Amino acid sequence: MADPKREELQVKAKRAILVSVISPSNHIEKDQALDELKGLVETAGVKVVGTLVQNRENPHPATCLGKGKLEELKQMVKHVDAELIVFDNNLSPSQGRNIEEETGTVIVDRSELILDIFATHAKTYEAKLQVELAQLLYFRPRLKRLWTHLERIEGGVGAGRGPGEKQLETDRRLLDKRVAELKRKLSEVERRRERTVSHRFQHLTVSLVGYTNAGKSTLMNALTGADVYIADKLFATLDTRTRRWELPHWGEILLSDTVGFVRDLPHHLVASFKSTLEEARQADLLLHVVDSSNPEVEHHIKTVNKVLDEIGIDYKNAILVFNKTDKVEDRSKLDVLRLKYENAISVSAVSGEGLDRLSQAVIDRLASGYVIIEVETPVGNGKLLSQLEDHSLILSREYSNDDSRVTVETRIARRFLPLLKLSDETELKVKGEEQPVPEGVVPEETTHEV
Ligand SMILES: Nc1nc2c(ncn2[C@@H]2O[C@H](COP(=O)(O)OP(=O)(O)OP(=O)(O)O)[C@@H](O)[C@H]2O)c(=O)[nH]1
Ligand SMILES: [Mg+2]
Repeated sequence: MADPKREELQVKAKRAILVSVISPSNHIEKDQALDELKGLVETAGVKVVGTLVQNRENPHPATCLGKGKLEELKQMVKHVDAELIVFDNNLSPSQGRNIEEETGTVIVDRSELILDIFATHAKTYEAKLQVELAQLLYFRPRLKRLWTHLERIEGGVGAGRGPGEKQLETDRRLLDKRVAELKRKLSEVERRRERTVSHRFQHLTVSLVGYTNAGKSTLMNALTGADVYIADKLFATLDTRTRRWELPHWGEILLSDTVGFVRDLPHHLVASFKSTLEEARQADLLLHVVDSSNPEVEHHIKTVNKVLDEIGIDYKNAILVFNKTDKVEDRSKLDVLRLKYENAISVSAVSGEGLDRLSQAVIDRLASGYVIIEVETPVGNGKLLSQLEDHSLILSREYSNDDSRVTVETRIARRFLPLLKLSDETELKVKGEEQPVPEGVVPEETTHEV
């Protein structure tokens, strides 16, 4: 079988025209309509040689663009010698086929482009499996169009005849077999990961989520000193990375970085990336990172919330982090945002500004789930004592007269209580709830240390 994705996705270094059909009710400015798509295609290595935007209440059912604009596009293709047309819209299989026939040029829609970027950037075994699965599911109903591509590429062999139903049937069967195989492999990986995630459950975890290019990985590095891949490209990170984060005067928790979100994420990709976001689902707290210098910032916040909601992650308790404050040109815009999202924390992962406030906000939030306990146990109860060492903040330790028993007073996350290895000879008393530290009450050195 011809490998559809390989042929389809060779968009690199191609001369492309970008096209978008926007609805006036979407309130997208005409000159900003293609900004994000430009970012996406540049990430994919495409050269932009022309752009075309049409205002239309609804995309044309057969060709997305209206008749007149389609004609304009055909002229433009000839004029700028384009090899590729990239649509910001998602096209149905028949729309793609029709436009391709009309213009005689390869068409890539938004989903295909994102899939292409994901495919190039996927590093881990799991990310690769997920992307391949998403691609196959996306291309299955589009096989006919792919064959048309191939014929053109191969110099018109059999041109006009089409692939024939028999060929398509064979392709579909092969494709379905591969899909089943990928699904099986993925569920193996998932089972393995569930085990590692649950190994970690004794640590408090915080997860970074947010729109692609918001600065999640940069923030991760700034907070943990970890060496995570950063790039001024969309989708630099395609799988979850977890690092230790030492919260000042508090202790060690885990911080995990995740794949970025984007509007109209291909449907299949949302489904297959669900598992990559498992860490976010299990996290005690989410930090929703936002590029506050981006004019589309509010759209980005909404998109991320929507996707989180779709995959069943509660976004309402996330701490909103306005990143890149150093890059904001119009400070009054930032002020308006801050008024609107009054609990958001403003930071710059690059200059370090605000990181202390962010740590403090995280501590406050996590601390609201803490209790002070007193545990009295034989000194030989090593398992329990090392649990307390590792996962709580010990306030005092007192030994009995004969040194056979110890009483430990400690501050611990409430959710760890059921996990403690208490024996019959152990006594546990809950002494009080730990209250969040009100802002401004924190001593100077705490607020200024990162
Ligand atoms: N000026 C400025 N640039 C920043 C800041 N934080 C991140 N950046 C830049 O923004 C770009 C994207 O940063 P990343 O950390 O890769 O973004 P990300 O959210 O992890 O992106 P994906 O992994 O693609 O989802 C890089 O060029 C960073 O250097 C900041 O606070 N200020
Ligand atoms: Mg990243």
